[in-house]
Amino acid sequence: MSEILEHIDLTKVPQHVAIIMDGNGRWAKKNGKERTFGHKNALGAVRAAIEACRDLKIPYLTLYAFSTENWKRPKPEVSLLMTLLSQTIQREIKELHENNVRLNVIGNISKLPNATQKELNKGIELTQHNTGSTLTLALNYGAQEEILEATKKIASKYKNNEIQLEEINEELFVSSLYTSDLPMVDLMIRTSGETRISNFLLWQIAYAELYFTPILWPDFNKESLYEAVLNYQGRERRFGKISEQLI
Ligand SMILES: CC(C)=CCC/C(C)=C/CC/C(C)=C/CC/C(C)=C\CC/C(C)=C\CC/C(C)=C\CC/C(C)=C\CC/C(C)=C\CC/C(C)=C\CC/C(C)=C\CC/C(C)=C\COP(=O)(O)OP(=O)(O)O
Ligand SMILES: O=P(O)(O)OP(=O)(O)O
Ligand SMILES: [Mg+2]
Repeated sequence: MSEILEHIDLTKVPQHVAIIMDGNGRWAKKNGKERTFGHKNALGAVRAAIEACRDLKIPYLTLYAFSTENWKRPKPEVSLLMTLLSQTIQREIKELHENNVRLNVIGNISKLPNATQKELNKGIELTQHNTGSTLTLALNYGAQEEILEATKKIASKYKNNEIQLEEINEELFVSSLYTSDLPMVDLMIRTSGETRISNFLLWQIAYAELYFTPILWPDFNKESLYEAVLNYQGRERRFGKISEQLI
């Protein structure tokens, strides 16, 4: 058994972990290869992260796989990512389903290539009633766009007299986000040494613990996730209170 795992308190694991899987391009360059070689070698780390969540009984994992800004990358890189996505779902969905995992997506997937959308929708439909854990992929996702969309939904309800001004509260706002059926994020991890959020889950990380590691995504493994959770457990989450009030 892993040495780090022995130090983790399984009764106090984060319920929702979100990961910015960054550093594939730099990993490839370091190995003298094209950026896309990094993406192809990123899937082992995705598997490791999912398996580590299973080991720790973390019920919600959200992975930042493609941002609204990532369309600005060179065309061949974008195409490779889309193809990799359909192929991976095709190959892995059965195992996820057998393990009672629900596949979920956040972001505007109507802009993805048709073939990719088709695979995604098939996977979502197949696993929609699974109750074990939820794997959410953020695809063509941007937190600013999500917040704007939520605002528009609420404004249109108000305009149609479906709600009063006083009814616009935190609860209504949360239920209008892409993440309406997910809990707030407890732990956000970013690999590759960058210490920014890059338009990922802005509302949902209001009280998340942030964890940055220099590891490049293809080198991320189960131990890396255990390490992040152990670090999380060493922190005091005060939610605005003072230490003495938490006992
Ligand atoms: C909670 C939970 C799920 C618990 C588990 C429960 C359980 C019981 C599990 C047991 C089951 C089990 C044994 C599982 C094993 C795993 C399994 C069945 C399958 C294998 C896993 C696997 C490979 C896939 C599963 C998911 C799936 C079907 C598909 C998803 C694949 C995926 C995530 C992506 C595919 C292609 C793609 C779009 C990306 C590939 C590369 C990658 C991973 C990341 C690159 C991301 C990127 C382009 C940029 C970095 C991040 C980002 C999006 C933005 C910010 O960074 P950026 O650099 O742009 O910012 P700056 O400009 O620097 O600011
Ligand atoms: O994971 P990516 O594609 O964002 O790689 P990098 O940040 O190294 O350019
Ligand atoms: Mg990057």
